[in-house]
Parts: sequence; C-alpha cells; structure tokens
Amino acid sequence: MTDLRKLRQNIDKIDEQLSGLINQRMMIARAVAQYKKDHNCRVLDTERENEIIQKACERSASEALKPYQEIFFRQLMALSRDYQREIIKNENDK
Ligand SMILES: O=C(O)C(=O)C[C@]1(C(=O)O)C=C[C@@H](O)C=C1
Repeated sequence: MTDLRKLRQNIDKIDEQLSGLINQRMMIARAVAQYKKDHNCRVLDTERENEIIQKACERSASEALKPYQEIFFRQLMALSRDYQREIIKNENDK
C-alpha cells in the first residue's frame, strides 16, 4: 500500500471517530437548547465559549496548531448555536 493510502486510512479512522463525537455533541446541544428554551436563556454564552477555546488551545500539540484549534472549536460552537436556534424555532412553531 502506498504511503499516501496509509495516511488516508488514518485520516478516515479519525474522521469516523469525529463523526461519532459530533453526533454525540449535537445531541447534548439539543438537550441544552431545550433547557435554555424552558428557562428563557440566550443561546449564546460567550463566557462558556471562551472557556472552551482556552481549554482547546491548552490541549494543542504545538503553538503552531493553536489557531487551528481555536478556529475549529469556534466553528463547532457556531454550528451548535445554529442547531439550537433551529430546535427552539421549530418548538415555537408547534
Ligand atoms: O454550554 C452552553 O450553554 C451551550 O449552549 C453549548 C455551547 C457549545 O456548543 O459548547 C453552544 C452555545 C453557547 O454559546 C456555548 C456553548
């Protein structure tokens, strides 16, 4: 097998894990949305997002990867907020 094929197999395995983790994270985000709706809370919590970014940067394997960790988690939380708003909107439409 070529080196490239082996490397891609490794990426595929990680992507599989990421997909499973994204499914789990979004299911929890759904429960958070329900809580926020019931308790009349805003979806955006900047303080919590900054904590998550801080922790992600601390876990970074190198200084050079920190900006990528930050962008990845910012995007992930933006998707989480979009999903939560969609859930809250659909609940309100019922
Ligand atoms: O912890 C929350 O309050 C969430 O709604 C979850 C979450 C996240 O995806 O981590 C999403 C939106 C908030 O701005 C903060 C964090």
